[in-house]
Amino acid sequence: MITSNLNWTNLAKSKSLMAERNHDPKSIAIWACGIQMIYQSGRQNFQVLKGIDLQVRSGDIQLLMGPSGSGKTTLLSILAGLLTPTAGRVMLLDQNITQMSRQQLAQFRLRNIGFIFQGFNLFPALTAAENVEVALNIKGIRGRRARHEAEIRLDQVGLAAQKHLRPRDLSGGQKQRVAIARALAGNPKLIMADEPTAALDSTSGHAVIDVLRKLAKEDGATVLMVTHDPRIIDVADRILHLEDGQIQH
Ligand SMILES: Nc1ncnc2c1ncn2[C@@H]1O[C@H](COP(=O)(O)OP(=O)(O)OP(=O)(O)O)[C@@H](O)[C@H]1O
Repeated sequence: MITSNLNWTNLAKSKSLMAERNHDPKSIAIWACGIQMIYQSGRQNFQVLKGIDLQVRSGDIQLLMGPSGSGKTTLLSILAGLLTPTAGRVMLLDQNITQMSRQQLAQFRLRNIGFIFQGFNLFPALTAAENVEVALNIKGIRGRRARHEAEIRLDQVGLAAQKHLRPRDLSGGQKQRVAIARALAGNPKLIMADEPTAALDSTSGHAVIDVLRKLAKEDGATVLMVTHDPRIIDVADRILHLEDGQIQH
């Protein structure tokens, strides 16, 4: 595991690491340069991000860690195209999202990014399978195809037997896994997760971590995750430490 932010020169030198992980050194899924974010509160400006440069390689699990208030969620939201930075540029899958129109960006997110945020946001009246199907419907996958894929996704997160249950009949960990199954719907290349294991017990937390690991290592998805969870460190390829809006070297 590499715990510094990206040092591409050193990485390129490390041929054994490349061979071991079978990475194409040129394949960068997330690239950001000079990201600044200033929030305005009344007449006061508050600079949360102070010029962030980062790269995430395809198929990596990269963590964003740092103290509360250091800007992790703000940075993740910018990298996911949910928030426009005050300055800087973000490229996702070789496309400059900073230049996209609102509509183009919405389409891009829908096609390419799976979001896992805290709080699940499941529809209470729908079963686990239907919650996943709705996400597929929004992506243009309907009917039998959607039902079939929803089953596959729930199976992938170990919830095949719970597919007919509604959120109120699921544990916190199971609900989070339904949220992950929904995020996987349509096979997004990028997974952005904000504290996906927060408030989960040990078993559920490990199950969620295992799903994320398989996604990256077996399906080639790129996972960028804000977390305080030390259990996730074991499966991470890189850890970026943010402090006071800057990357710590
Ligand atoms: N919309 C907003 N308007 C003004 N200030 C904001 C806004 N969103 C976040 N902030 C402030 O920006 C700073 C960074 O917030 P952010 O949520 O990105 O930090 P974080 O590292 O994710 O924190 P935590 O670990 O507690 O979730 C905080 O001081 C927060 O109060």
